[in-house]
Amino acid sequence: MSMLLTVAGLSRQFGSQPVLRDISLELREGEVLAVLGRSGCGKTTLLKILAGLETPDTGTLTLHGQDLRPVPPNERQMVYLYQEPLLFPHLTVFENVAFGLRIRNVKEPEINTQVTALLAELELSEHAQKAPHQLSGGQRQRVSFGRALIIRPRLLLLDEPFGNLDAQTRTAMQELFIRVSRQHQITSLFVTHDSREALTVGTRLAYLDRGVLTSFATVADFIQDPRTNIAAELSFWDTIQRTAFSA
Ligand SMILES: Nc1ncnc2c1ncn2[C@@H]1O[C@H](COP(=O)(O)OP(=O)(O)OP(=O)(O)O)[C@@H](O)[C@H]1O
Repeated sequence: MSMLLTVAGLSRQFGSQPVLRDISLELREGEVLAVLGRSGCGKTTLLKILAGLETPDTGTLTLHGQDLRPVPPNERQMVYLYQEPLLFPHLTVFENVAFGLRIRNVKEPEINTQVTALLAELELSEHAQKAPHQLSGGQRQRVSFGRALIIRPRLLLLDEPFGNLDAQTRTAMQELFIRVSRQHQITSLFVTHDSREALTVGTRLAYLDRGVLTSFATVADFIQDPRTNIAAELSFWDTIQRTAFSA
């Protein structure tokens, strides 16, 4: 697998507050880097810098070896997905997904083929003619995912994409995300404050704490880092179980 994204020595300060400190990371094609972090750790600032919506004070960013800094956001071939899906309210589900192909002047039969196939993959076929306001939150997030995938981005940036969904829908969306990412060989940086979600979707794991990024070589290293809180949670359930069965 070739290296897709390389970030080295990235820092960003707002006034006197350092928000990102000397961040380095590497992402190979097809990998999903799950970045776990609490509110205010700098996750959004990191994604905005990658997307070109914010500038770093220091550091280098390359995509396939190309320096990203002079590249404007619309030419970075990245898609940034937020918690709240951004959809055109006046367009149907089909047209929302087709949009990226229409503005690229793709021919009608090709649009039909591609959008129909993707809607089926995202379990949205029966909703194709609905407007966004007629969908549930999980369905809207799938449409937003479809809009991103149809243009075959080089990198997906996900900012708590399933944060607004109930636990069950969230689990279903994580499974769908994994399946579709593998199918399309999508590379992504997925930020979340949920350690279980990070472990579920990530092929690689990192922790962002007050602007400092720690990358873990193995899942075991991630679990053992006390900041992820997983070891504490496992011991909690273990104690509960032992107490329940010894009573
Ligand atoms: N444009 C800005 N000007 C000044 N301070 C900013 C700006 N953007 C972000 N910050 C500060 O930087 C810190 C990190 O912000 P960021 O949005 O990256 O956090 P986050 O990790 O995404 O948090 P959350 O999950 O709560 O959105 C915060 O303390 C925030 O107040």
